[in-house]
Amino acid sequence: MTTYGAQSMAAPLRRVLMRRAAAAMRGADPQRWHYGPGFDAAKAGVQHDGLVELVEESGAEILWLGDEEDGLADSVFTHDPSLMTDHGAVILSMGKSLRKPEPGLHEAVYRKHGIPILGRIEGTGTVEGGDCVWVDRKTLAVGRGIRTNQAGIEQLANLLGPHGISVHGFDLPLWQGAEACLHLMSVISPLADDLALVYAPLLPVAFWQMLKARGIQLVEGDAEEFAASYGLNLNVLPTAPREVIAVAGFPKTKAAMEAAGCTVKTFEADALCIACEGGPTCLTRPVLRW
Ligand SMILES: NC(=O)NCCC[C@H](N)C(=O)O
Repeated sequence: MTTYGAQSMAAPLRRVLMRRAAAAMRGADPQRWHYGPGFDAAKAGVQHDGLVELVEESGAEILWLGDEEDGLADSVFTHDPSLMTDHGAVILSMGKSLRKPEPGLHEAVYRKHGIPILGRIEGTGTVEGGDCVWVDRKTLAVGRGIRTNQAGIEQLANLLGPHGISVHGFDLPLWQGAEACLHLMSVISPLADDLALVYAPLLPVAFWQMLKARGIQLVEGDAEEFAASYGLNLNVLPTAPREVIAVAGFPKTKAAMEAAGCTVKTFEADALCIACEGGPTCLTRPVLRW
């Protein structure tokens, strides 16, 4: 039975890697981690449990990173330190220095579950999972910005090219500065193979052109909700095509997805997602989608 492989953003989610916020975020200093005033570690832990319930309801199996109190608060954002392919996991290299130890945690858990390691981003190269978007099974778009650099994109292309996957780098804007988190996934959430939620003003033009050329329907996330949430209205997790999990409190963006045929379930996440710059996609690393 296949236990890994995810070269799609929205095929049914079967297995996913997560880490509970209660232990990982306990005692985190918001200034050090660039968390907003709404950060509350205990509340974040409870809100994370709300997401876990929705993921379990979808039928996906959760693989857990251990609850050791290693002080790695951002390690709850499991989307970023590794990327899954049908040929094994790529162990990435973090652009945010406080997150440098996290790829090692992912490698250990993959080894424990018998998931092969296809390769790793090394040396000066950096790539974060939030910058990687499967446009289709053979095409990976990668945002080049504060977290992911050209050396990392070239290494990724060298690892994936032999498996018939083409890697395309797209420049991201600086937007709120080098300390803030802006990934390619901050401005797009695929909802199905032919549908994506976007914040068009911050999309790289050539990426937008690629999506349009492929006939992918683009649903606009509400601009006021985007500003009010630092983009978290847009960060939604498909558990199957057109079935998504979103942060509560963004009715216009939710209605736009529903109008495009999506079913949207929500969870409260002011202390976890809005404060810490990562939503339900960031809190999940798909291990198997098919
Ligand atoms: N894929 C994502 O957008 N991840 C969000 C990561 C948030 C975390 N506080 C960070 O700055 O890396």
